[in-house]
Amino acid sequence: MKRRAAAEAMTLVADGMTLGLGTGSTAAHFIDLLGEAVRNGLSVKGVPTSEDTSRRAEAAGVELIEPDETTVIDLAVDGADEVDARGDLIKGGGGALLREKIVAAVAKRFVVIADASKKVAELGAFPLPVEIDRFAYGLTARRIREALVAQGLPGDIALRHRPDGAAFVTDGGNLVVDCRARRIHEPALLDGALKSIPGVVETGLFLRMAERVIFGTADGVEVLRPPAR
Ligand SMILES: O=C[C@H](O)[C@H](O)[C@H](O)COP(=O)(O)O
Repeated sequence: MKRRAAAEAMTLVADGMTLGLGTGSTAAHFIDLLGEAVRNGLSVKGVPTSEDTSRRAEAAGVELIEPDETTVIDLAVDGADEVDARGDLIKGGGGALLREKIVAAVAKRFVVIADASKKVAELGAFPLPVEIDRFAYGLTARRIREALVAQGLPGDIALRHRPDGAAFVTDGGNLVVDCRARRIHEPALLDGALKSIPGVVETGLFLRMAERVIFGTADGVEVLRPPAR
């Protein structure tokens, strides 16, 4: 299903484009397919959203550039952890949310690829990642908890750890707090409240950003075009 979604996104790619390359297992399919196309003569440049993606794209033979080497990203393609009916997303399960959001926000078109299991009626069952600065992270985490509770959400948060028990550190050197909000009724309100806390670098709420979401299903693809708001 992930591969099908990635293959459909490939139909949006044209020669000469600069592409934002997302992170995660679904984006990896897109990078692999892009590599195949490059080997068959397609000429594109990629802006990777993580070190993992950079390594994968390099191995696939995709030419990479630094974000500051371009002023235009024609199309960014990335996965998601949850997608609601409006095309709003939770991202950051792999910890790449900050770079992903920077690239998606700059791109002329931001297209999300996902398997159908990522569809939800309301965001929040997937713990919301919030990237925070390391300085005084305990104090920042306390304020994140307070912000959740103030919105009637459970203040159930956890600092993300790696499997070996060490704190998870993003490519940018920050920490990640995962918020088990369960049901986020007002994503924009929550996003604003979290971002107003000094120490919060970015949230995994990608709101009104996706131009379309391509879901890979058991027998094809479904495309969600977010309604105008
Ligand atoms: O930080 C990671 C990214 O936001 C991923 O795009 C997201 O977690 C979805 O990953 P996957 O395609 O592996 O489910």
